[in-house]
Amino acid sequence: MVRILVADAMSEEGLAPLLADPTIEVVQKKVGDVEDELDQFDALLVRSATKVTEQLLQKMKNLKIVGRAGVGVDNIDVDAATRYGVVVINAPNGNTISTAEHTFAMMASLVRRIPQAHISVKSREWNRSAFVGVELFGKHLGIIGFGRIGSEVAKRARAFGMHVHVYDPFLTKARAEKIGVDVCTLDELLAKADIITVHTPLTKETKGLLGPKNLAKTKKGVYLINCARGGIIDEQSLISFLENGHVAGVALDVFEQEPPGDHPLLSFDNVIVTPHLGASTVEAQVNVATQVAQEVLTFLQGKPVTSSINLPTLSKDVYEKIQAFYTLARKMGILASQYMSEPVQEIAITYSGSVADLETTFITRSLLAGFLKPRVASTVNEVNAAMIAKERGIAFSEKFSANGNDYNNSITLTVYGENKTFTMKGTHIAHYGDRIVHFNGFAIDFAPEGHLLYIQHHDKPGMIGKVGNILGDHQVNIATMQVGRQEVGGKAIMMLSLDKPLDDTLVETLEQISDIDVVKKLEV
Ligand SMILES: NC(=O)C1=CN([C@@H]2O[C@H](COP(=O)(O)OP(=O)(O)OC[C@H]3O[C@@H](n4cnc5c(N)ncnc54)[C@H](O)[C@@H]3O)[C@@H](O)[C@H]2O)C=CC1
Ligand SMILES: O=C(O)CCC(=O)C(=O)O
Repeated sequence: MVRILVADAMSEEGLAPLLADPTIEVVQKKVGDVEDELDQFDALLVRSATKVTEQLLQKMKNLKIVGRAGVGVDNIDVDAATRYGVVVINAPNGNTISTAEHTFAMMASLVRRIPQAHISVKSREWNRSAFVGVELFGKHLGIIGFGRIGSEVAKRARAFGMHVHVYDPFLTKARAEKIGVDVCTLDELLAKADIITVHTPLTKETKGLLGPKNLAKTKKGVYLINCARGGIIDEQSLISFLENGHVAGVALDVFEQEPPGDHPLLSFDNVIVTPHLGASTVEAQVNVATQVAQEVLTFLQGKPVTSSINLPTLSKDVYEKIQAFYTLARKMGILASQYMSEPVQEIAITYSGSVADLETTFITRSLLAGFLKPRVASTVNEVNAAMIAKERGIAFSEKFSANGNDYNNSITLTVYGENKTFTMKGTHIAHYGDRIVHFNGFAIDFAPEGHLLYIQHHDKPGMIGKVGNILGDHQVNIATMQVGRQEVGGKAIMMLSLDKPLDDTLVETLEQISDIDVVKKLEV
């Protein structure tokens, strides 16, 4: 008998296929109530309340799959699950509409002060003049993050007669045009919007995205909404901008710490809040429970799942053969994604020499996963990378060549953006490591590791010295430096490996040097 623990409240209708299966026992209890039996469950289904920590995974010795009825997997230690060989799946689109509608409900409530008016009338007051709002019609809505939820919010905003401006560095023009929105830079959005709503994942790049610097660029009287993840709008900065009257009102469904406890933001009359209710509708809960229940059933029947967000077990044999290229490809994907920080349409990969004879599917997926990681909300890995690339309109192809072109093996990557193309070639040298031997049209030779700094400049005497002096003056130690040029006196590049990450201000300083065209921080 297969045993499934459903640890958080989940729709019975969604769970029906599992409940109806006579070979499955479904136990609907909290983890704390089945401590003695934890090692007897094959599957664990959760929403966001249960924290699937490494300790819990250690106790659930028989566990094979964790199903998250929702999008974000912040409550699951996916790395630990992968290490323990536990497949993690989620339900990426079952709650999209609910969250978009909740965002809209928050927007309307915010500008019409409905929660405040509701409390006032319930307190037996009748103070109509205290609750004069503003219309949504004709207002400029800024949407940061234009994925599943962001695009549904846009459709609703247009129906309300709003002007919609979108910032998403990974959005292709074709997709934006299909929905009919104004695609702009973050600065343009901040300057134009009367109301800003965020719909990105919480990542290194989006944490504090609306912090002191960017909030200062918004219109005085702006309204802000966060129904994505706490921390995308920095809570401390929000307090300052509410106190000085710059921000007219805020709607929050999510917090940096949940529950937020006695948070100072809760004392502002113009801050309205809900307890992470974006996905809390009957329909969304049926959708997400149905999706994970079906997937768990498929998995338990030994068939491949489609919404897995961590690694399947590779056979040891195949893994040993591809491991080195799998790591090189991941690093190349990460580098290319950072270099091409713009929408891309196609990724072409050519395997040459000995690597061309291997099982390259996983190598390609590893490269795609590295490329997509900074761009998507849910965890992306070899299992779901191809599906996500397709979903985002990024085509990818593989070519093979027996000739290694001066190398025993090489992987050549070409990324096609809307306005530019980027190429890179990497090789793995046994007992030596990974090397990038071609970067953006320049022959070069560097290890794709650590804190890298790419500088494209004119080949003139003194350039290396100028860069070295600035870094030295700021106590940034250069570990290695590789240079390359197309012709004497022509375009040239430096790739520096630094002992610590570079501040953005230093990047700006380097950009000011005459004869330097491009400065990019790259982190692997
Ligand atoms: N409040 C709630 O109950 C719920 C919250 N969520 C949260 O909503 C968020 C969005 O979810 P989905 O739309 O399903 O995800 P998605 O992956 O479809 O969309 C995220 C979008 O953000 C964009 N993005 C990534 N980094 C960015 C950056 N630095 N700047 C601007 N855009 C960036 C991506 O290109 C992508 O288009 C997630 O954080 C998710 O966890 C999702 C469901 C329910
Ligand atoms: O399960 C829930 O209610 C939270 C949903 C959510 O935040 C998500 O799906 O990312």
